Amino acid sequence: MVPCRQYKIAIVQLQTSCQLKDNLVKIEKFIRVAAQEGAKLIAFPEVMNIIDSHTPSYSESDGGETFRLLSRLAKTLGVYIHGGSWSETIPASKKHYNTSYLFDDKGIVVGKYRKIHTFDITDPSGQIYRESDTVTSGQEVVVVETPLGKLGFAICYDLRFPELHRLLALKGAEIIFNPSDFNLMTGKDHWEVLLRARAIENGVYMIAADQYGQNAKMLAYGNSLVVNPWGTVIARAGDGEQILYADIDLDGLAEIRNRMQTLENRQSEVYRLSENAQNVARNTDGK
Ligand SMILES: NC(=O)CC(=O)C(=O)O
Repeated sequence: MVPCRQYKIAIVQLQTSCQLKDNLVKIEKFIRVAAQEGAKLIAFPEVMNIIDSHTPSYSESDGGETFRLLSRLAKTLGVYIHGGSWSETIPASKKHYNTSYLFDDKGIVVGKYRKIHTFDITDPSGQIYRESDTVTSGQEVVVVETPLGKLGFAICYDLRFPELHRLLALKGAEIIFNPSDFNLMTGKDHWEVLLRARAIENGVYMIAADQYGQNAKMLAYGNSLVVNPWGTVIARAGDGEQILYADIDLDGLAEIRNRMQTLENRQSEVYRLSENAQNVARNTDGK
């Protein structure tokens, strides 16, 4: 794909069930429609392929069924696809990660991110969530350079950690994905505020595809959003499953950054934010 500074993005809001096959059929339909409408990049929510209430009944390693479907469609339709997340299994260690994949327009994985902050909270109704019982935390901060801009990765609860987003911006991210299965109990008060804050603080687009409605885990908030680097919501989903479209303008982003200078005006003599040295080494090795 030739580099694009302005392009159309599609964000798919899903109500994923615990039936893998049904979900994959639906995902394929949404991708075909979005590509037909001219989207160059199509983004999905967290746990896009199956939602189970606790231990994943389906988890795949690289090259599994969901992976193959997205790779094939990205190549056939010539689009980038951000596979919001699914349960990734490491057969040797029996570990599970909550992992996002980015497929380029040739169907190759050009980005992979494992959710760092597991959702371990008690919500306002008293419901306890302990994602760390079944999911291992990722260890890498991931930004990839593509013809569609520099893309940074986060997943759902990661949104509450400004440090991660600042690191993504310092590593060059212009667009940050935050695929989610965001709880209605927290989302109604926090979702939009957090997304807009992360966008404003860092001068980035926030691309937030969310799950909608009752699923095996929780009542998901929906309200998938695209927020521009000024902090304005430029697209918002209504109720139910749907595709949202938004226009990305990387020249507009550069203009806002030139005026606001928040990344340059940090006082690194007074405070500093750094990645764990081991992880920096791993990233630069490209592993
Ligand atoms: N479900 C999540 O991981 C996050 C969430 O719902 C919240 O932070 O609130």
